[in-house]
Amino acid sequence: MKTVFIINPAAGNGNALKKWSRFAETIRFPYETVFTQTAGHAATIVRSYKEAGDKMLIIGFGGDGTLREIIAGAAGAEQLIVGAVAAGSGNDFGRGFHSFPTAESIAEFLKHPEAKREDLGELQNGGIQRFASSSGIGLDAEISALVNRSTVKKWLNKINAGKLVYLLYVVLTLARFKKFQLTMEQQGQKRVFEDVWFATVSNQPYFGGGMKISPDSKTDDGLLELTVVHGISRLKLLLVFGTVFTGSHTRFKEVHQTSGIEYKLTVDGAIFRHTDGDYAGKTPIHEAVSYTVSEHHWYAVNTRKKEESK
Ligand SMILES: Nc1ncnc2c1ncn2[C@@H]1O[C@H](COP(=O)(O)OP(=O)(O)OP(=O)(O)O)[C@@H](O)[C@H]1O
Repeated sequence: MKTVFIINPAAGNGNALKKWSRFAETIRFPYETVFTQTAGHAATIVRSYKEAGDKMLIIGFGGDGTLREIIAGAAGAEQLIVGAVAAGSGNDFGRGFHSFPTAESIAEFLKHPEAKREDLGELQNGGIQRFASSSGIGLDAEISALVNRSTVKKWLNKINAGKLVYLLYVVLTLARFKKFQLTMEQQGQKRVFEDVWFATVSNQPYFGGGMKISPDSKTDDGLLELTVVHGISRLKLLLVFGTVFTGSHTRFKEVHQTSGIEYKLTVDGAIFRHTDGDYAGKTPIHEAVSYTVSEHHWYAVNTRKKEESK
């Protein structure tokens, strides 16, 4: 099976390239490489593979943004199997889907390649924006947008203190964030949430670099889960934040969770939005945005049966 690595040199705060050089030395099977040039490039490359119609293993060497673009491009193509090698900063993709730890594990997979059909999240706001793991609005989206734009981040990354920037922006954004009103419509039923900090639509449990925001999410059940954190003081929010790594935040009454096939979300302000942790514009004011599972699926590396039989 033809194997292509799509490498995002900018992933992992620019460390992906070094990681790739080390990784490439351990590969003992034929492969091709493409290095992405800009945001959106990975999706364009994969769409061209889809049109060509060949059976391929496409391995995203990057973080969640790289994988989102690859999957958005591969959607609907059964002949394209998508895998990952984690080389980003957060790497939540590999927590919910499969990620290859070594070149040897890829070689092993190539002996009997099997695919698994997975759901793809979609939000409709004028055009369609797709997400593999999650899309959300509010505090978390604002923090990640500010961190990614930060010039302090580049400087601190050089001294390996990238996590400090994140913490700094959590504190700053938390202090000045204006909570918003969210109207959620699900199968004709409306519910209004006041004082919302953030709302996340999830296809898999993890977001934000290892936080188990949506413990019950499954990647192939045709459903998306909505988590709304609302009506909570700053202090208690920090407490909830501490519990999200284990998934036990769901026991707080201020954390609303639901499962469904579609949500229409309307907000009363221009709120930061993310798809898989990357800035995805701001929400329109008083205009419903719909979140659904796409009718186009994508096909992931499946090693489950082999792992179970060990
Ligand atoms: N050559 C490039 N230069 C700059 N940006 C790029 C390039 N190629 C791709 N990108 C963009 O870089 C963004 C960030 O990449 P990615 O999300 O994979 O890494 P990350 O942010 O370090 O990891 P994570 O999302 O797991 O935290 C992607 O959204 C992608 O569009």
